[in-house]
Amino acid sequence: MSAQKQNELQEEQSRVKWIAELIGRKKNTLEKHAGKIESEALEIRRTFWEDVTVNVDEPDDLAETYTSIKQQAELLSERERSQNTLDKQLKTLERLEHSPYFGRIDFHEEGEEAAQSIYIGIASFLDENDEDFLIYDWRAPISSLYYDYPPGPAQYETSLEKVTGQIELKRQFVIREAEIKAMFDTGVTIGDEMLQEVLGNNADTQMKSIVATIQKEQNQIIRNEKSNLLIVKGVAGSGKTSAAMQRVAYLLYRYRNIIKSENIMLFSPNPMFNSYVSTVLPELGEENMQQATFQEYLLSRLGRDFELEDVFSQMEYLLSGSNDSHYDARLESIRFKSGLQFKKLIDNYAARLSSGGLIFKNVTFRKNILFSKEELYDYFYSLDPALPIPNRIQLLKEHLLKELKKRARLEEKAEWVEEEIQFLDKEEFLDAYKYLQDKKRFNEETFDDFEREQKFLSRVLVTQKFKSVFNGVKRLRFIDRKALYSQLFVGEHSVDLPGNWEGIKALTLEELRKGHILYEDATPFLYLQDLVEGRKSNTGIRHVFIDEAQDYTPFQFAFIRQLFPYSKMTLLGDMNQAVYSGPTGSETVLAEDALGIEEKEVITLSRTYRSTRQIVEFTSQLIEEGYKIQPFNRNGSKPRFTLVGESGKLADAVQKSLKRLKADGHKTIAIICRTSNESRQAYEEIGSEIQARLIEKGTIAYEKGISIIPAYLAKGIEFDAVIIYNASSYRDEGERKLFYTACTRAMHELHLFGDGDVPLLAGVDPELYVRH
Ligand SMILES: Nc1ncnc2c1ncn2[C@@H]1O[C@H](COP(=O)(O)OP(=O)(O)OP(=O)(O)O)[C@@H](O)[C@H]1O
Repeated sequence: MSAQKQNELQEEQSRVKWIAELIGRKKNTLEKHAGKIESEALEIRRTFWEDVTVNVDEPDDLAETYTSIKQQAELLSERERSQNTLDKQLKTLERLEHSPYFGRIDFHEEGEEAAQSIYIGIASFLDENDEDFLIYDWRAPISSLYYDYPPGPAQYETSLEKVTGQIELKRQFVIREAEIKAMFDTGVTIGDEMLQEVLGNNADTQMKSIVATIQKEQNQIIRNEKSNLLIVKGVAGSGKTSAAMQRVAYLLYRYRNIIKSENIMLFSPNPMFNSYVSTVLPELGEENMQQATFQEYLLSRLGRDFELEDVFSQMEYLLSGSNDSHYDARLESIRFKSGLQFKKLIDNYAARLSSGGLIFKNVTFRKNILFSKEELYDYFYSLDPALPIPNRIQLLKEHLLKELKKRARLEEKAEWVEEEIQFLDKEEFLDAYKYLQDKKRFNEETFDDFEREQKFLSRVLVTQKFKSVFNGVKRLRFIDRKALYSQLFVGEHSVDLPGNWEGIKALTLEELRKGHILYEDATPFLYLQDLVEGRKSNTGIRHVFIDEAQDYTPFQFAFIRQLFPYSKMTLLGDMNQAVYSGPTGSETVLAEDALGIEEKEVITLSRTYRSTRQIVEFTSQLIEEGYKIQPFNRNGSKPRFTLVGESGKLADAVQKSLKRLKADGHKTIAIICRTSNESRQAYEEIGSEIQARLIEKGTIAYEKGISIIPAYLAKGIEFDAVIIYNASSYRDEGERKLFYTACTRAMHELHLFGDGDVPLLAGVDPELYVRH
């Protein structure tokens, strides 16, 4: 290191020490303050009832009591809020104390006399007078200079103006425990050295934040504010999920007075992925957004009444069910039901229902019909036909609730009531007594009055028994949803139907009859239900992220869009990993014109960071237009393909390779199989010997060690080393995307095994891998 560099390093190191001291001091002050607030809150809790005047004798006293309790509760919650804010600040300070910043730019703003040094970290930090920024939050407008420009002319935008100037220096740091471990001056946007350092590490069971090394094109995604619909198409390992996570953090900062973490929603591919990404935001000092899989949403709405197939079982069927006599019909059914043509068919059908055809259920009580389905039908269609269907359904509901009350009164005189009263056990009797007393219907003396007692008990009993009927009506269970959806497949339709419509119809009706809803039917089913009953929209969500968007059909996307009417959307995905649509050839929302005229901004990422150059060169040849993928220049060994003579030897060969991978220090190793059945088999064969963990669709946590996992569940996740258990089992072109997804999970090493030919390797240059 030159003397000048040495000096600079020393200067920077003393600044780090100075800042760490300031942070330490600030922490002390805050800790004292936090302690004071905590004891105040404790004291309020302890004396809560002492300070409240409780008097409920007269209505005035009651009002006073209420106000007094409210005041105390407000005092307490105000203290608790301050406590939370302080805790959050303290946690951020702790992180800053350890590593205050990762970047510096010297920016000479036009019109100013000298350049200003801007230090960038995960949060802002001001000097003791709260005047000057000693550290800028990476999300501050000025920090975008760091990500967007090399030294030279540069500009950034604030909400008021565009600021131009020159970047005179750009420096990156690795700081741990307030010690500078590395420092680079860089000529490019974000220097390669730092990335080499980060990417060369072992894979982690939790995703890491990338704020120190965000790339320019990723920054466009993270800071995008204009688009209502942002679509990110990025190759495997290009940082789509990472960009999504930092974008959430950015939005929480940029719109901190408007958007909170509970106003952001992420749809993720599976439960394990949820836990994989769950530490990124807390690491950045933010709370996690809401997270769900689309399956969880479907289940929450259909799971009570139907056996709902999940997307993973659908996938297993597609990969293993080709001997089934319905296989071709199912494929065609999935294809058709994923598209907007089917949505149009449902729209037309719903429009026809406005004048006739709705199907109702009898409203019954103790097996007797209270209101017949015909009565419901007639009432519904007697209402003003100009009213939308959901409004008329509401009117019908209100009518039924009113009538139900009358019926319940009449029922009190029924014979069964008298009988059941006699069989009330002591507890039920007491409950009824208490209920009536609470309602101030009588006092102890009058309860002895037999007739009144009977009358009141009948009322309580009937009310209790009618509760489920009332609830059923409130939840619109008088609509025969299943019959309504089934009817969709009968009769004439004005849209183009697929060739095997009859086969699709037979298959769908048969499953519905059994109370099953296939995955491809779940969204259309709910869509129709919402058209009839009124939309269930979530207005609190302001931003929806859909990761692995290639796995969503245009129909599903249209449905999600209307679920969140006030929400902006960010979709992230890769068509080459469209594993679900692979075998069926069905449309995905990421396809070129899937969204038609919808206004959108598309950003493409073609540089990939996850895997070594050797792995990327190999995997790029597995897909069309793979030559467009740009590897990050990180070296490793070439992928290896081992052909074993017979399938019995696969397990032996894999075990040998595992030993070596472990000896080489790889901490997360995946044995990726084609299906969950094949994973289970592999697990049975070698699982216990190699202490592997079998990952299934319900698995929640990603852990270190060896995982045996079906390819479609490995989506979005990465491992130090990947073993493709039997590459020969991926035979069909439709499985190419699955195979590609599996291979691209590897960061440092990729080993493939096969017990025969691997047709999907046919197009790969033999120079790019080692064959045994
Ligand atoms: N700017 C960056 N700096 C450091 N690491 C990065 C950067 N961008 C991406 N990475 C790393 O590259 C790997 C892949 O990133 P990520 O999982 O976000 O990609 P992806 O596009 O979602 O991948 P896939 O579609 O294959 O699941 C991760 O280890 C991530 O930390």
